[in-house]
Amino acid sequence: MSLILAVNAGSSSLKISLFQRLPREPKTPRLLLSSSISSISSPPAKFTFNHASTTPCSAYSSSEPSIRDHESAFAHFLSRLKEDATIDHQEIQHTCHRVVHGGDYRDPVVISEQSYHHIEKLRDLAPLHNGAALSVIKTCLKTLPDALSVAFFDTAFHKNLPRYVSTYAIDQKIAKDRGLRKYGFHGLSCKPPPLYAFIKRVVAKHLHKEEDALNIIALHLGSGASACAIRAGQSIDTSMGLTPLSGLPGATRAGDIDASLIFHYTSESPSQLSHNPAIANQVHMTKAEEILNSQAGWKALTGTTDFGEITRKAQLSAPSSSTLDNPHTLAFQVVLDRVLHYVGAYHLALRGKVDALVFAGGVGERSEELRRAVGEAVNFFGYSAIDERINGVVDDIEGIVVDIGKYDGGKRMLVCRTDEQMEMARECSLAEEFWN
Ligand SMILES: Nc1ncnc2c1ncn2[C@@H]1O[C@H](COP(=O)(O)OP(=O)(O)O)[C@@H](O)[C@H]1O
Ligand SMILES: CC(=O)OP(=O)(O)O
Ligand SMILES: [Mg+2]
Repeated sequence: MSLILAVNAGSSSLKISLFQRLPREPKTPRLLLSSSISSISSPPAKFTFNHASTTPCSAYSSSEPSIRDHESAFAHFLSRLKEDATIDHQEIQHTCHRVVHGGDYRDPVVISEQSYHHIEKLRDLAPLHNGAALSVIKTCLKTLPDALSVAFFDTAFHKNLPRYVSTYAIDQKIAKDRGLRKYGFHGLSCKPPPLYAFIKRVVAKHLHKEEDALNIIALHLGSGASACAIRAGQSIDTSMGLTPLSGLPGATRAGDIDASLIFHYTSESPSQLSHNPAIANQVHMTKAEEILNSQAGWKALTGTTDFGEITRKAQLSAPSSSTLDNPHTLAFQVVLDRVLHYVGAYHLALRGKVDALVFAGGVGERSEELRRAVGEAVNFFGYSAIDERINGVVDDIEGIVVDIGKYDGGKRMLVCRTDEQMEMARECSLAEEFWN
């Protein structure tokens, strides 16, 4: 058997799927098993293991207080793989790794000393991600030495962003020398046609459109949240930037702020820092990153990373100054406000020609409340009203893409169950050069 292990190191989770490559159908690798470890950043982590290939499919989940990070999460998975699944590790020929920041890499790369160091150098530009992915890659190199490790990059889908979109209004020499530009993330992409590659491919199929004719606004809302405007199948703007910090707030990320805020947040005022630039460079940059990446977001507003808990505790009627005193209501409205900001901007970027608004990611796929609120707000753009009989039971509906709008001729509202592991496995399976 030719097996492909696909590993997706998200900021709060590790999702792993094992596929079998079928040489006659390389486009559709067969899912054998999948596993996920969620809440890694707010323990105890939750572990699930699903044998897709047994009938009936068998699954279990457990709470795992010993999992502290992505490395221990992956080690736990490997031990379960050995004990619970009769898989011979030797049969794993390829491991695919989602690496969030690829810098200038435009295509997937085989892990070598050189590519490993390239990814390591970008660690600071994806502080919640690249280091985590590297810890898993390192374990794979050690425990599966005969398998080829291939890295797939979130940034690749956005490689053709218009220059005026990717350019920050700063000194262009410094920007060029240091690679300071908008990269964009969540775009797990491979060779053309390049996710947002996964979303694009399955939504085009669902809407019976060619991928290169597809215009959508995709909202990938999870612990890390971003929006993307896709015109004719290409990313033309996205809300994350140089790092996955900017744009929408996430579970522990601030999203867009006034860049000066951080100096006022910390105890040293800007005037004190200017007397001692060394402190500004060495201490406060890292402190600022830590605050904005790990001590912010809806967790900072409410104390929980779980957006489901936020919607359960929020008052979801029209906000008023008294309901906004409830921190859960406030957090919900902050997220909604920022999402609508980008949805509005991207309608303009697409000149109103939008086939569908697509919700994906842990929050996008599970929060009927957020979808309802977004749906009500965008209705005047010509979207179909949300069909509440479907919006409330999306989890129970099979299929990768679910229509949540009424069929009344308006623009479509869709939920797409993203599967970054499948996207990597598919591209790996299709790439002849990885198999010869
Ligand atoms: N029932 C739910 N309703 C709303 N949000 C949820 C629900 N269950 C999980 N989530 C959110 O999904 C997020 C995880 O999203 P996911 O995309 O899987 O993670 P990652 O960003 O690590 O890849 C968690 O931060 C949690 O807030
Ligand atoms: C890029 C990013 O933020 O990814 P995730 O949502 O998986 O943390
Ligand atoms: Mg993710």
